[in-house]
Amino acid sequence: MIRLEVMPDHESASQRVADLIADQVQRNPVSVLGLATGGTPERTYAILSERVCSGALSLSQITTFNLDEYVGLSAEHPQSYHAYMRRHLFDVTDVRLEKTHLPDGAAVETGGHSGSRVCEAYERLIDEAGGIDWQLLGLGSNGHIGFNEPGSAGDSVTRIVELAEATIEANSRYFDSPDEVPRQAVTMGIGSIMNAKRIVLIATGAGKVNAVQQAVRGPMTPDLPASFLQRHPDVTFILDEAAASELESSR
Ligand SMILES: N[C@@H]1[C@@H](O)[C@H](O)[C@@H](COP(=O)(O)O)O[C@@H]1O
Repeated sequence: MIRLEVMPDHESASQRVADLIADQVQRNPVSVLGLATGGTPERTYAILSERVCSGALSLSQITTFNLDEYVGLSAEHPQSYHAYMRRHLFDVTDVRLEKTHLPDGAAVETGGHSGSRVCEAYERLIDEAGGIDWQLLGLGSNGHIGFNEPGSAGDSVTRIVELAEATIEANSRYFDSPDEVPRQAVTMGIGSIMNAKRIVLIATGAGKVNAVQQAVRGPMTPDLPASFLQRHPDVTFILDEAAASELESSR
């Protein structure tokens, strides 16, 4: 059962997610957090960094694992998720960089065996850290979580995936042209995500209406990867009214 919290707007949804992360870290300062990228959580990270700067919160003991990274982008590339995380959280808070982890997309050579080594190493690191205590997710408008595109199996693990055309198009807003968006990514699998003890997904804006509706009320199916979250014992969707609008009418 997915718990739902509908907030008036993106700002209040971001505040709510920041509160939940702060609660988790205050209860367990050495928490292992699973983190997401994308436009949606940017404000959540800004709120957390304001709290760290004001002394209200410390993230200095957390360990983090990000969901995904583009294949072929170096950590220094401004649109890599490594760079995103440094910009929005790691470099502007007291998070210790050596306790942060993202898949090494730059180490994956197209067509080689390096991909499986990168993926296995990432799964192993998560295991060695004792698993993820608290996982943040965004939601693709086609229902993807991490970069688990439609067609992903419910028990999938960290692997190299081809990005869907819709995702390339959506993410091209961050690049100079759609041609520059990498075609592949390394992503934690749905099975890896489902191992987290607690999952919180944030989705805001009218563009997420269909994905939210199908994830919450539709059948569990690889066609809509977020629908697999229905079988997790502790998952909450934090939505704004725009993203939740179809849910209200389908009740
Ligand atoms: N890999 C990321 C996802 O983790 C993210 O949840 C999604 C939604 O992004 P946005 O929040 O910008 O809509 O897109 C990206 O492709």
